[in-house]
Amino acid sequence: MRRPRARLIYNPTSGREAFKSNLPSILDTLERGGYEVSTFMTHAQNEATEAAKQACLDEFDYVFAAGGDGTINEVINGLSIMENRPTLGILPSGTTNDLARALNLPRDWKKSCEIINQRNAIPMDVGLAGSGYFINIAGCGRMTEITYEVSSKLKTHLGQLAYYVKGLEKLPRLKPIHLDITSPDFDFEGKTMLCLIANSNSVGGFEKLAPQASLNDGVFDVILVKPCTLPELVHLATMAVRGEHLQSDRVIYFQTDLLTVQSPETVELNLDGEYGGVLPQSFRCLKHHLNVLVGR
Ligand SMILES: Nc1ncnc2c1ncn2[C@@H]1O[C@H](COP(=O)(O)OP(=O)(O)OP(=O)(O)O)[C@@H](O)[C@H]1O
Repeated sequence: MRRPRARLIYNPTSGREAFKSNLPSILDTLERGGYEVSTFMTHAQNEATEAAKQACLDEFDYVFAAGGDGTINEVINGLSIMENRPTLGILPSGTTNDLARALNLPRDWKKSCEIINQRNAIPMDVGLAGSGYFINIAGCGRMTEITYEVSSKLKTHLGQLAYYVKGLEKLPRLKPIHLDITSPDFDFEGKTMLCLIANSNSVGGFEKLAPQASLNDGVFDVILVKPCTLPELVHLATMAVRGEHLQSDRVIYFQTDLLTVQSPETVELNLDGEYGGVLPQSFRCLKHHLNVLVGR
């Protein structure tokens, strides 16, 4: 029987640990798991997207993405745009690893390889914002700008803490923005501190930010935070840690598979932690668009 062909796309600069030093052992483990594996090392931004597209054209059965959220998002973008999509396996080696957290994937490479070797794939929803794909979350509002303002250097040194440091620094300067949101299920017009369009429940280190979100239910969980004072915002953040923030009168929550978000202001978008253009933008949830290997 033919062994499944897998393309491992990895970012050698992701995260704190040098992924490269474990590469021979990773390849050996995956080969022992029955895969025929070849590798592609990224040298710059967007190379992982192109490598994933090429893997689709080359009819690989699997693509394994090794890196942080940025690299994994690039691979998802490369796969999602293609007709023939290999199954995705993930080897998290970044700093925040929101997606890995949302999928309950371990950071340890041996455990990640074990999951990949089990070959347990589930169909997952993928969000489409204009021409950009995301699997975890899309966000806009001044608060989301924090994620891409955190420099790689700061992340390497402080890890998860880097986001909180940056968040605290920015908090006093946060201003609400005017948003106009239309969807078949709910419309909204008004000022918001934050707009999150979530596919998973784990975002920016908050593991229960969208407590009801599921990666394969075919809908987004939309969370809007109404204008609030700094103490109210801090209180909301502590509620969010416990997954209780949806009960707050400062929060609007609804589910939909389609929405358009506009603003009279210049508002930047964030897709899976990366810069994703500016508003206006339409968002569509593509149900079961990508098969992803997860633990049993
Ligand atoms: N060889 C390379 N040198 C420098 N940057 C690279 C290289 N290959 C890819 N990149 C870019 O590095 C960026 C960050 O990578 P990635 O997100 O994987 O790691 P991270 O920032 O450590 O983790 P996380 O996003 O989970 O915090 C990505 O945008 C990617 O395009």
